[in-house]
Amino acid sequence: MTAPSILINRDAEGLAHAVAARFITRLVDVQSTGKVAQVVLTGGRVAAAVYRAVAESPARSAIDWQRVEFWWGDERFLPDGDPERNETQARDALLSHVDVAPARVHPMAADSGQGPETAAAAYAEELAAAAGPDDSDGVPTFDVLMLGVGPDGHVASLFPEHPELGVLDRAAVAVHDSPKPPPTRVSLTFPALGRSEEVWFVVSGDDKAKAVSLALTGADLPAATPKGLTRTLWLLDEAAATEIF
Ligand SMILES: O=C1O[C@H](COP(=O)(O)O)[C@@H](O)[C@H](O)[C@H]1O
Repeated sequence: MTAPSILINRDAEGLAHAVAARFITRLVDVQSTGKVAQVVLTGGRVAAAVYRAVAESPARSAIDWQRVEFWWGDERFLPDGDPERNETQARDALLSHVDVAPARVHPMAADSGQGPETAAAAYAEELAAAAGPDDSDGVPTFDVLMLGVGPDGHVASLFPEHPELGVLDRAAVAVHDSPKPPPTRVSLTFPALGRSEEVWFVVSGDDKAKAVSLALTGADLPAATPKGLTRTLWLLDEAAATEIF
């Protein structure tokens, strides 16, 4: 495993466009090998800006959107269509603007009264069904997995000092008492987050600068743990990078 690479853009808008260009290139490269690309989406403000930039890029037509599987790293456990759901954000910003195959879009279940444990177990089953004989930890090997980082150093919905950090026997877990609203969530676990060829941390804003610096120095934070199988990138704007040098 190689050391993480750090790439810094001037501001949030520049970051979103740079990540969008990288995302398009990555998917085209994967598809050029004959594979169906496996992508894990994240939520949050900068992620939504990246998705909008992909949807607006003329280069998006280089991707065969029918041959992309979309997964999520975490979800806010809210009713279907809630604007705060990561799925809703991704659909509004990107998925409803490109010709995806509906069967290849794998949102985590919405809250319909079944509880987040049931939703997490169903997601783990869906991932396991997509895994092949060469895959590990009950998930398909992802090609790119994007993660935002909270000011507290959380990634996906794995928050500092929460019990879900220690869940290593399944791919997805229910999260209760999240310090960031909404309190109930579903998240991939560390073993699943570690099954991507490339992991991209996409981080904007000075409120994240401390967490970025601590994660990069290996502090005991959720953001310090996920690594790509072949590549780990920290894609930052200048504000998020102020404490790393
Ligand atoms: O709630 C969440 O927050 C993080 C970071 O979001 P941001 O708006 O501060 O960029 C995100 O990565 C996660 O997927 C989401 O559920």
